[in-house]
Amino acid sequence: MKEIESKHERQVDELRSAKDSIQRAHDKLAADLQRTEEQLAKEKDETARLKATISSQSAAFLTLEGDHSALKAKLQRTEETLAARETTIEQLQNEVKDNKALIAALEQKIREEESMRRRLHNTIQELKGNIRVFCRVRPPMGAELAKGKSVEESMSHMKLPTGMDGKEIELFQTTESADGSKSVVKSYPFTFDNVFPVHVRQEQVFEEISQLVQSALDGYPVCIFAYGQTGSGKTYTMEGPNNPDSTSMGMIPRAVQQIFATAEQLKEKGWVYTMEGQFVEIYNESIHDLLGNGDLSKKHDIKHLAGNKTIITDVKTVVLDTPEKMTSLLKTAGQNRAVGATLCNERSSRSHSVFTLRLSGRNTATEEVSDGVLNLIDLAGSERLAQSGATGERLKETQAINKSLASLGDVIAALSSNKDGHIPYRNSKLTYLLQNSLGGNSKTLMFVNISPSPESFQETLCSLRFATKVNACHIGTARRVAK
Ligand SMILES: Nc1ncnc2c1ncn2[C@@H]1O[C@H](COP(=O)(O)OP(=O)(O)OP(=O)(O)O)[C@@H](O)[C@H]1O
Repeated sequence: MKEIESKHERQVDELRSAKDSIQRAHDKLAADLQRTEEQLAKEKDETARLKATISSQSAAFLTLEGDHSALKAKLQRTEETLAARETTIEQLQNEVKDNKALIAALEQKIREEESMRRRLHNTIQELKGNIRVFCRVRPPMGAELAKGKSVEESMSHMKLPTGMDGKEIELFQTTESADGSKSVVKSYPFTFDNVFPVHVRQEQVFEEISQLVQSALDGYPVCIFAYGQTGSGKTYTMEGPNNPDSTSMGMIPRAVQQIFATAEQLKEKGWVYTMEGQFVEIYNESIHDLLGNGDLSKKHDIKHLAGNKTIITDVKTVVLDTPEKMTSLLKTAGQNRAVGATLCNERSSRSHSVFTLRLSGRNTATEEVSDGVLNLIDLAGSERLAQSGATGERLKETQAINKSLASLGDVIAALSSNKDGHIPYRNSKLTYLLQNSLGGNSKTLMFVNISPSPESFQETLCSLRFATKVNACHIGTARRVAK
């Protein structure tokens, strides 16, 4: 029994041990199963995520494929456009080549026509005469306008043209009878190249002289004088009133403006210009630099160099490369003259002012060179000695003025009558200074400025007589300084 019991117990133990090992195997399998299930769940998630990625990427792929086709089409169009443009460029290059040839031919033609224009312009100027005289009457002002009378009534002692193209002026000498009525005793008719009545504007006067300014650019020496008694409008004509504006500015600033504008146009024709300005006054036969530092004691000499060039020693020369420089040059000259005026009463009336503009042109295409000079001269008041009642310093001034004005008349007369003989340039500083700008090689214009006042009758008569003498002169053919 005991043996059976022990056998049974062994069997129970064996069974228990078998059960435990089965239990352990079961537990292990259960744990493995759980891990496998977890792994499976993860794999499922990963599969789902990968599926989503694949679906979104295939959508992106489709879009990219669409874009690619669009770009391909665009590239093809661009290539076509490029090809078309290359054809156009080739055509344009051919056209440019043709146009360059055309431009070169036209430029050549322009140069030839410019030379022709210069020749024709000069012929016209010669036909008009190398000395011309324009008479200008200034409007009556202030007390000159008799009370209640019109401009015409205040100037009944003279007959003037009504329009721009008149050439005649007539002065009437009258006597007044006891009852106050006036009767004409004598009339004095004069004829000039142009007579400007009082209402003529600066711009209209300039139109008449602009051709001469052109001649200076073309290489000729040109002199434009303003002659007349004090207060007759010489400075107004040449420079304008004090602080002039674009309407009232005178011949000097207008000439410079025209020169700048024309020089600009001439660039197209191959011409490059440089301009230099000088401004001096001749007072009591001494030269003063109006662009200098106001030192009136400085001595200046006139020198004539080879090639018809005249220089004045130690005077300031301003390169005029902008119109503004011209404005400041006139301002400096005005200030220097004002300094002189305080030292010597009414200095500007008692001195000649000479503005000289040198115009050097070079044609880069033809290598032609032209050297023109434009002198604009505001002469001293031409009052007669007897009338002026001057004594002392004033008498000396008046004598100097009269001498130099008479010398100017003599030089012009000698140039006209005595072509190969002696010309008395040395008789005055003014004529000596202008030696190379007066004469066979030059063009001269004289403004005779007239006061409208009946009180100035005698002075007006003298001025018109002097101008008539000048107008009767014919100076030989001008030669352009061109190399
Ligand atoms: N055409 C004109 N229109 C309007 N005003 C003028 C004209 N001409 C001259 N005047 C005026 O007359 C006055 C005298 O002129 P201006 O000073 O030019 O004379 P002038 O002959 O130069 O005298 P001076 O010999 O003293 O220098 C000035 O006030 C000027 O502004």
